[in-house]
Amino acid sequence: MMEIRSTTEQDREVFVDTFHAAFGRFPEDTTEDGGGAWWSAVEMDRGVLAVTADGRAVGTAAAYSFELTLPGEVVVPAAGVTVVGVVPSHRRRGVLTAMMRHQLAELRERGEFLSVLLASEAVIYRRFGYGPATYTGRLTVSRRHAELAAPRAGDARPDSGSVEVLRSGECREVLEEVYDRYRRAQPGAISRPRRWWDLRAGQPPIAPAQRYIALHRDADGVPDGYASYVLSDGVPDAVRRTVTLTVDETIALNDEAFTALARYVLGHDLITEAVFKHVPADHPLRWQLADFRAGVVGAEMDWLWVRLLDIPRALTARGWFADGELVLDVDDPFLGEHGRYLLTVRDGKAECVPTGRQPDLSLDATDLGSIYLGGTTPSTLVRAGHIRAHHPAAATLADTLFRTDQPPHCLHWF
Ligand SMILES: CC(=O)SCCNC(=O)CCNC(=O)[C@H](O)C(C)(C)COP(=O)(O)OP(=O)(O)OC[C@H]1O[C@@H](n2cnc3c(N)ncnc32)[C@H](O)[C@@H]1OP(=O)(O)O
Repeated sequence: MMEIRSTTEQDREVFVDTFHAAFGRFPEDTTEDGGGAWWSAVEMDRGVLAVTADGRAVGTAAAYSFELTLPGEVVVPAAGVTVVGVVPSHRRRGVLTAMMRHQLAELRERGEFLSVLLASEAVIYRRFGYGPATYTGRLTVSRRHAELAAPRAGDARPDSGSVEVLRSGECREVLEEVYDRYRRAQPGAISRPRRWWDLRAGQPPIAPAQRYIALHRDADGVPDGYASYVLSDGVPDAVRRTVTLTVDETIALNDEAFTALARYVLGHDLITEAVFKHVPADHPLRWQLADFRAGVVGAEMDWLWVRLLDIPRALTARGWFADGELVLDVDDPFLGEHGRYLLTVRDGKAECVPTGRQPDLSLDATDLGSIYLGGTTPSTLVRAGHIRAHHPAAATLADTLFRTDQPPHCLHWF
């Protein structure tokens, strides 16, 4: 018999040990700079441990207390599911399934209505009601073709701000402040609790600690964006042909700041290419390049997965951008639940109540998670054969209703 139980601070050591065994890695050396500290971010009062009848811990899961920005710049609490692992000897026996069931019940008991995660493999979490909701990619720009075209719009003005180069360790508070302003206005973005900045600002524990920061200030000297980056070793020569400047994240509160930071990055000597991580395929930077093909989009993938734990609460929490009515018939096979809801949107706000009316769409919790932030259109999932549209106009109606003013985006790693 397997016991699934909630953890306390006393379990931290066994929890970390079990998680490392699940990933086949040894614990970090706590004496190294920053090493081990990463684990201090795990909230042990939100952990789950799977323990065998003879007392061996074989599975872990936990959740961070994040805030998530919804369409309409609404900031709500969201559980960030993390450190999920089952030791290899005990896999495919339902341990994860039991932990997910325990965790979802616990989140509901706490009154949470949304949980999110980053999936190590895309085949794991759909069965638990999570749907991919934001996507990411990277833009690789060859330095030799990196010229930015002059803007053609009559009102485009040259950047009147400035860029300063700092070390990540010396400007933490400024970064924290800029990131916080950015994420509150960006649907799909997640808060970074203060201690995350001590823990290398959301970088995976295996990432190198040091980063350069290009900090942008507006004409009044107020910081309004930054790019955190590192160069690969060496100079481009006959032996080492590729030297890459990798930008982990570009956080900009406005387009001018983003453009100035991109110009700064692309102006670097002694590199052959710049990689902008977390720059989606439709980003304006591609259009700013004089040579459109100088920017190559790659590593496109899902990023944030979303699960709704309370459908009416989640649907009424987000902002809406078109009036209308839609009846959604939602199945939640993992939790064994089913509900039919009338969603009515007026002036940016929604009401969502149980109804007996004929549905416009039938979908499951996974699909609702995918369309919730506006990053996936309902009609895409109708065409994929996952959502059922009950009449010809239903998909278009749902697309119009779920559409958002800005596409959701998340670049926080956890
Ligand atoms: C948010 C995060 O933390 S992401 C990190 C996830 N963790 C990892 O990737 C670490 C390495 N992997 C593991 O530890 C484990 O394989 C886990 C946690 C992914 C799965 O744990 P298990 O206890 O084996 O899962 P469980 O037995 O409950 O599986 C449930 C179902 O999912 C399927 N499944 C689970 N994991 C996988 C997978 N990686 N690939 C394919 N199918 C999977 C199982 O086959 C099973 O299907 P079924 O219901 O049709 O029989």
